[in-house]
Amino acid sequence: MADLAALADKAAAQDFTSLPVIDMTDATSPDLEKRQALASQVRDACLNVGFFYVKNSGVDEAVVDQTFEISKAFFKTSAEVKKSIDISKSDNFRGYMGLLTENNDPKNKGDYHEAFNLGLDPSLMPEAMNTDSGKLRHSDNQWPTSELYPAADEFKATSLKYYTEILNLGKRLFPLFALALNLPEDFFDDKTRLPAAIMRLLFYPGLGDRQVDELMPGIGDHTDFECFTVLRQDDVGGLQVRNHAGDWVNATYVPNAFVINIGDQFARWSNDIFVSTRHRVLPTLKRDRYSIPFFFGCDHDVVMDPIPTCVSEDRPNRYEIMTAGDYVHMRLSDIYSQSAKPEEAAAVEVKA
Ligand SMILES: O=C(O)CCC(=O)C(=O)O
Ligand SMILES: [Fe+2]
Repeated sequence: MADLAALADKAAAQDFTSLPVIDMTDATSPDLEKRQALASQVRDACLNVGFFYVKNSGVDEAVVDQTFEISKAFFKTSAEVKKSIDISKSDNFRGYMGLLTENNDPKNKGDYHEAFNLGLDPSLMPEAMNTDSGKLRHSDNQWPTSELYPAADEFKATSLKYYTEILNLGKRLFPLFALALNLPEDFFDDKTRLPAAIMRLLFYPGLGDRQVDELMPGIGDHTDFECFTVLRQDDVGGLQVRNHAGDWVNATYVPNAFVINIGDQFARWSNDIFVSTRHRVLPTLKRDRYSIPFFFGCDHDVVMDPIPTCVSEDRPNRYEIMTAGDYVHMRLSDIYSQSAKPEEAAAVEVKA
């Protein structure tokens, strides 16, 4: 069995200059040895880099293509449609966020992207609604109406198809994370029953004739909040990952692959055996860029007592114990409380 603490210490002392690519074909193999071999690649990636690509993930590529199409169409639509589902109308972080309203790195003026956020939809799992005792809730999403937006039905149906595909990919990944942490493969099953996953459609407008403003990156330097993120990006590029030395490593476009990265919930829960790595999107995108992050957290009410294989006398627990939902709620509240209101964002001076 891998000595996780020793491997984590070794990982902290070395660095990475590229992101591993992992073929997931064996994730569903009936052969445990094959699944374990795959999990050991996942372990290397999660301890050393915190980021990896997955190929042959089993996700339906037609759904991915359709989702980029509905995303492009949505962000081209009128301000009236976007305003009708503005995030300020939600008490649960759902809906549309305009350009420069979000700011992941407070030293910047704002993040140069637009976003649409959705969570587990009542139509997918009605029994999940109103089950929460903590701060983060399962709730309705905000969808545009067909009166305002003729493509509304397709927008919702396709978004939810993508949500379901990635939820299922997440469920294929959790057993690998479990094996990577020397746990039984089903360790996370009863902790991921009512998926606490948030998905975002992101649009980063290309520079066009604008000048580059370093204080308006696509998305500022940050770590993610949940267990892990499953990101699909188009071929424009601009996503970068920071290594220990502080150098930025390009997370270039790999066709048909997802970028997976560990978030802070998993780093805390694993007592820093898994690393949550900083990343950003550059301010210099020539063309419009679209991406779709999906943040997979465990159930809101799971108490993040440190994972048993990740603590020992020599490596005592490093973090305050909270429920998974309260932790993510704290981080989301923090970021959205720093968000600009649409009129404030509109007043930010953009270099011509
Ligand atoms: O769009 C991307 O490539 C990265 C997005 C991201 O880091 C995030 O939404 O947390
Ligand atoms: Fe991120």
